[in-house]
Order: sequence, then C-alpha cells, then structure tokens
Amino acid sequence: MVRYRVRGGNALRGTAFIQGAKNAVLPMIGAALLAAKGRTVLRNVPIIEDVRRAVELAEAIGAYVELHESERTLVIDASRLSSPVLPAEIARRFRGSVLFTPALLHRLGEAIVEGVGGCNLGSRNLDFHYLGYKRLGAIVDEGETVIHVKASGLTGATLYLDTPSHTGTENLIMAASLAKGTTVIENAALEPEVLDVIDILTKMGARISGGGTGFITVEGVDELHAVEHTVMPDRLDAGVFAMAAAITGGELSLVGTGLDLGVVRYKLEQMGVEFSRQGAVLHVRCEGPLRPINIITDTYPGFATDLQSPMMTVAALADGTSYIHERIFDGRFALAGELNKMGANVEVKGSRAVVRGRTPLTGTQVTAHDLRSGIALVLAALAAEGETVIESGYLIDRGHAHLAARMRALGADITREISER
Ligand SMILES: CC(=O)N[C@H]1[C@@H](OP(=O)(O)OP(=O)(O)OC[C@H]2O[C@@H](n3ccc(=O)[nH]c3=O)[C@H](O)[C@@H]2O)O[C@H](CO)[C@@H](O)[C@@H]1O
Ligand SMILES: C=C(OP(=O)(O)O)C(=O)O
Repeated sequence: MVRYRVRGGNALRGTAFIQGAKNAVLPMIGAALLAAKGRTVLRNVPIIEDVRRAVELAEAIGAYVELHESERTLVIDASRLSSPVLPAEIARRFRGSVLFTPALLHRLGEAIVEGVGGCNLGSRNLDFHYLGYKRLGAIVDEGETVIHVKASGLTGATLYLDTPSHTGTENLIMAASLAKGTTVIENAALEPEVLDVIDILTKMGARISGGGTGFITVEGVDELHAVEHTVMPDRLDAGVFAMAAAITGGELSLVGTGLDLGVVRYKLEQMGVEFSRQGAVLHVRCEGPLRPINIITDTYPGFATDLQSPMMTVAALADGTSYIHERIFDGRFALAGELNKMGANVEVKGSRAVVRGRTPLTGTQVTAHDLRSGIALVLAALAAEGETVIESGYLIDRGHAHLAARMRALGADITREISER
C-alpha cells in the first residue's frame, strides 16, 4: 500500500519540471507494436505506474521492451509478437490496455481482451471502438468479461463516433493505418495528445490527414516502421503544478517545451492567478485571494475533465461560490466527500457540484478514489492546516511521476510511504 503524507502550509516556489504526457505515451506504446521490424525509441516518457503496466502488457504479448528510467526512455522491439491475449491481471489495471488491440489485430489477426481498467468514473463504454473495428471488417465477439476481436485484414470504411472519444479515435486511426484503402473518421477527438499520436504514426509511415479538425482521413499503407519520438508534455501535470502555486500563494516556473494550458490557464486567471510566458518557461504566481469560478468540462478545447477534481480543490479555497458541471463522465465527483472531510463545503447534485468557499481545510485521513481525485487531495493537503494522509497512493502514481520528490524540491512537506498493508 502506497500512501502520501502531507503537512500543509508551505508556499511552493522554484522550477517545476513537467513530465511527458501519460495520455500520449500509452497510445504510442500501442503504436510501436504496429511496427513489425526494428526498435522504436520513445523519449520524455513519464515514469508512472501506467507506463510500467504498459511495459508488462507489451512483454506479455511477446514484445521486447527496455524502460530506462533515469533517461526517461523506452525502447520497444515488437518484431516477435506471440500472444493475442491481453491478460486480465495486467490489462484491468489501466485504461491504456485498450490501445493494444489494433496492433494485435494487424500483427496476429486477433485480440483477446480479458479486461480493460482505468479510473472508476462511472460508465466507460468501448462501443465506438468495437463498432469501428466491425465496420473495418473485424468480427467482434463480446462475452461477459472477455472480448474477442478477429480480422484477417481490415478494409477502410467511413466511421462515425457519437462523441469524440479520445482512445476511440486513437484506436481507429491505428486500425485504419494498416487497413486496405481509405478510412474517414467523423467526429474524431481533437486533444493535443491525439495529434501527438498522429505525429508518431506519420513518422512511422502512416498517411493521416485532418488531425485537429474532427474529420480524419487515413490512407492505409502496407507497413509501418520503428522510429524515435519525444512524447509531448503532460498538460494535466502542468495544470496541477500551476494550481499548487495558486493555492499555496507560491510562484513556480513550469518547464516543459511548448506547454499550453489553454482554457485551464484562462479559468485560473479569472480566479486571480497570474501567468507570464518567459520564452520556453511558463511562470505562474498568485498573491491575492482566489475568486470563485464556473467550470463546464468538455472535450478539447473545452475544460479537461481530468482537471475537474483538482479545480474543485482550488474552488474550495476561493472566496465565494463556484459551480462545476461535469459533462464527460457520469461518476466523477468522488472527491467531494473526501474534500468535505477536510472541511470543504461541496454539494453534488447529479452532474453538477456547488463549491462554497472559502472554508479552512484541516488535515485528516482521506481516500483517493481515482487518479485525479488523489492528486486533488494532495493539493488540498498542501493548503490545509496539519497533516493529511492520502491512500491509495498507487492511483496517484498511475499518472504523476516522482510526485513527492518534485514537490519537495519546491518546498512542500510531502512524503511517499509504502506499508505492508
Ligand atoms: C488513457 C487515456 O487517454 N485516458 C483519457 C481518455 O479516456 P477514454 O478514451 O477512455 O475516454 P473517452 O473519450 O473514450 O470517453 C469519454 C466519454 O465517452 C463515452 N464513450 C467513450 C467511448 C465509447 O466507445 N463509448 C462511449 O460512450 C465514455 O463512457 C465517456 O463518458 O479520455 C478521457 C476524456 O478526456 C480522459 O479522462 C482520460 O484520461
Ligand atoms: C481518467 C484518467 O485516466 P484513465 O483513462 O487512464 O483511467 C485520467 O488520467 O484522469
């Protein structure tokens, strides 16, 4: 059992190094498995638990993988894939496991998905993925727990997503890249991580156009080759560090090439947080009291649902009433009860939450129900009086690399502990 112990009250100051993006590296590992020859090199890899699980899963299906942690580099040789089975004990521990199916379909003609994990956020359907595979010519047999997808060669088709699913778009682009002929994906996701995945696939030889427009066209090619690619910075990690500066009255320089916080920056600015770009560095500081805010989560370029929980913590520390409307997931307010244990006043009604600030927060024992509620509790703990213990730290480690060390370097009093339990 991993737990984080935080004593609040210290302002965070200094230079925060933003990790590579979890939601870009996972599909890139899936993409690397499409190359039948050679070794793929991924740089700026975040050393997070989801990446460790992805390495284990790639090894389970026969890939040779080296994770060089201090170099933040992955080397993947997928020339000898041998098993189509994504075993439950690994696949159920992270969402990114679903991104291995296109490679298995193309390389081995079938994928046996024994489970897909990820944060517990309510419904997390995969119907767009499987309907898309079917339209490309696959046979999908959905059992109670195991899904069996088979295809002896896919053929391009016109695909439509009811909503622009992030991993759904990535999976269908990967499946279409080695299909025969042309595929058009309508209502495709616009997230920057999806564009980074298109970037690596293009380097690998894929022919993809329309990324970022919502209409993606893929001309299938016969093979994709191994390349080197640097993973984009993690805008969620960056958002969390910006919020940490804001709620502790601190001042941070965020380092991560090309970092763009988009709407999250504008919302924090409305709350009184100051940002300034100094060349490649994004500077963030906050001196005065925070103002309340309204948030509506949406697909990119809207406010990212993954930063909704951290923003709830910031709202709890603002002077006045904030309103949050969660539109992507139907069960993403598990944080509210935990924040209230610390003294916040958050009321949830369906997909909306009202946060009445500012109430003083006091440290106590709290539970991370998912990755982002976990990091939101770390933020709350940084601003709380006394000591907060957050379990399970594993969920936080799924998405944030070396969190305690990075925050300690900025003046936070935070430790990561491992116990037998
Ligand atoms: C590994 C990864 O990249 N995870 C991200 C990805 O998850 P993920 O790709 O799973 O999220 P999706 O964009 O697919 O899901 C968003 C919504 O669409 C619904 N839906 C999705 C697919 C489908 O086939 N049918 C369906 O109904 C889901 O139930 C959910 O309510 O995007 C989410 C939304 O930005 C982020 O919170 C996750 O961090
Ligand atoms: C929901 C998230 O992740 P996953 O899709 O990997 O569960 C997240 O990163 O907040």
